Amino acid sequence: MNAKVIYATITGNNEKLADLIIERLSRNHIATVKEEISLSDPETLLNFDLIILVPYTYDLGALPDEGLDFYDDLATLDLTGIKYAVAGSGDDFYGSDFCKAVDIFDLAFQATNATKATANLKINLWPEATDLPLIDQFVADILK
Ligand SMILES: Cc1cc2nc3c(=O)[nH]c(=O)nc-3n(C[C@H](O)[C@H](O)[C@H](O)COP(=O)(O)O)c2cc1C
Repeated sequence: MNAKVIYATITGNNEKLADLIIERLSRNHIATVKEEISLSDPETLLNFDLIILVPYTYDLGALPDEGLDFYDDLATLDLTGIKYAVAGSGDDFYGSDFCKAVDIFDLAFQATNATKATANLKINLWPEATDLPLIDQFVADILK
């Protein structure tokens, strides 16, 4: 199995979350490519068995600006047979908009016919030690 982990970050929280996920994939001997979203060509997703997206949320539930092209291109793809999962760090101060980009990307992947590997994971701000069991579980569920 090979995997691609795509992240969007401004202040580093989502890149840290992506790194923690990649660390756990590596422990399970999954060869993983890490890519920043604005540098990621969705066409290349077809070469992977598993895609994990890790976006931040901005401006009351908005997608990262630098991820808008990726989001639009996703709508043109058929990812049948490919597994995906979405995780993200947001700020729970934003209430119902907490990590909204995670849910929006989840719906975009569902529309590609990719297979959802596990429930969306939402982390508040910097991933703390108390978040690690959730991240462990997220990756374990994906690899089941
Ligand atoms: C102007 C602004 C708007 C934000 N809007 C949201 C939001 O709607 N929902 C949310 O969950 N977090 C929101 N956040 C918080 C960021 O998503 C959060 O700090 C996140 O951890 C940043 O990730 P990063 O360090 O990878 O850039 C906002 C932050 C700023 C500065």
